[in-house]
Parts: sequence; structure tokens; C-alpha cells
Amino acid sequence: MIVVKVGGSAGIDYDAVCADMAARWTAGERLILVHGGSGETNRVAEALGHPPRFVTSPSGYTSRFTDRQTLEIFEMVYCGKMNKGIVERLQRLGVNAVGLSGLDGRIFEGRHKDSVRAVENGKVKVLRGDHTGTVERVNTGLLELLLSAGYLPVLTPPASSYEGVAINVDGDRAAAALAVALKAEALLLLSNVPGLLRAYPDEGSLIREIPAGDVEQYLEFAQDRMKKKVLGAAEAVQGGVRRVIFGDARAGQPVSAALAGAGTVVS
Ligand SMILES: Nc1ncnc2c1ncn2[C@@H]1O[C@H](COP(=O)(O)OP(=O)(O)OP(=O)(O)O)[C@@H](O)[C@H]1O
Repeated sequence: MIVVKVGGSAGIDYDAVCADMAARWTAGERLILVHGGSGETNRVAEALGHPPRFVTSPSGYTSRFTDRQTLEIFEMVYCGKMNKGIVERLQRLGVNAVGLSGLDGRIFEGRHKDSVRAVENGKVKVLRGDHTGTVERVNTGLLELLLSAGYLPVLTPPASSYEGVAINVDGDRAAAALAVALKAEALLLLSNVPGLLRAYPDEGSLIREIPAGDVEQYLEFAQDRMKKKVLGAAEAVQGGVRRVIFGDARAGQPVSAALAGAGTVVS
């Protein structure tokens, strides 16, 4: 089993990702696709007059403050436009893809965090009314059911809280939890950069290999949103996934290239 997470930042070539996935799936590989949608969510939120608000925790992690209205916009884009766009591409390529959010069948489940500590103007504030959380449980039974019947699952946040409330969760960490739960042999985290860069945004500074036990030391190179990816990679390898690859989804055959060792390989 290979879990592929493709981000939602500008420049990602979804046609290339889907064509590569379809070829590998048709050849008999077991795959699951998880996707993001942050870039499009920001655009739609602006257009709807509810601009995105990003907050930074005292430990330096950036996240989207997700009030109820933001959650609804997030769902429109992630579960609607992005998910159906990917499912349609795969269907056109002859793959019977099924698009589901983590809320459906509680595929991704975790604790609802209603408040977040954020640093604003040098002060730590507690913001309430946040609909976020972290995936702690994965409904592998439902996914196995789909896979064994020949369907390729295309998954996206939000997740379900234990009380059944939709919560915004980080897609990279959700994909990591999924890869661990399914005992995947590899987790690919594909985005609009060649991999983890030592001196972002210099693409010549690509880090080629990271020993599995050292991932957390590489957090220092990751800025803002890349930190969650590095954290996801650490969680996956600690959970037994043998290879995590940060790869480039902007062109070519993103899945095959990453599996062949392009990008940053954590193993
Ligand atoms: N050291 C680094 N190396 C590579 N990219 C970095 C680094 N530090 C920060 N970044 C940024 O991290 C971004 C990738 O994270 P981001 O969460 O935006 O992507 P995504 O997975 O495509 O999106 P989504 O949240 O929609 O799934 C890159 O576009 C880059 O701007």
C-alpha cells in the first residue's frame, strides 16, 4: 500500500498526479490519495468576504483559524471543488475513484480542539471557537472495503470529532496517520517544492536524505506550513512506515519520480 498526499498550493499539476496514479493503479498497485486545498480555499474565502486568518502557536506552528463559517468554506472547496475535480480526472482515466472526506464514515477521527493559543503582536492570546483537531483514529475497515471492491479512495479533511463535529485537520498528518494505520510501505507528501529545502526558497538546497531517527532535527529548516509536513513524516516513520518522501507535484510523473527517490527521502 502506498499513501499519496498531494497538497493544495499554487502550481500543483493534478493532471500529472492523476495520470501517474491511474497508470500505477491499473498496473495493480494499491494506492490511496489524500489531498489538500489551501490555495483555493484562501481565494474562495476572500471572494466570499471572509478572508483566511492564520495563527502561529507559541511553538511556531502556523494553522488556519477555523470558525464555523471558515469550516463551511473549507468544506465547499476541499470536499467539493478539489475532491470532485480529482475524482473526475481519475474517472476519465478509467479509475473508479470514490471521493470522501474524513467525516464520511468517520474515516479520520480525533479530538475537537475548541481553542488555540496564538502569538499576536508579541502576546500569547487564547482564541475560542476553533474547529480544529488532530487525527487519532482511522476507519481502516471502510477503506479496506472500498479497496477490496476495486475503488480508489480519494480522501480529504475535515475529520470527525468523537462527538461527530467536523474538524479541520492537517492533511499531511492525516495522511501520516492513515499510512501508519494501513501499514503502508511508503508515504508520499507531494507539494509545489522539490522537497525539503535547507535554505527555502533556494531549490538548489534540496535535502536528499534524512535518516528516519533524525527527522525532528530537520524541523529547523521548515518554515511555517512545511513544519507540519516534517512533523507528519516523523509520526509516520515512528509509526512504522519505512519510507516517507517529500516530492514535487508540479510536473512529470510525480508519484513514480518520488518512489524512484527524487525529492527528500526519509528512511
Ligand atoms: N524548508 C522548506 N522547504 C520547502 N518548502 C518550504 C520550506 N519552508 C517552507 N516551505 C513552504 O511550504 C509549502 C508547502 O506546504 P503547504 O502546506 O503550503 O503545502 P501543501 O501541502 O501543498 O498544501 P495543503 O495545506 O493544501 O495540503 C511550500 O509551498 C513552501 O512555500
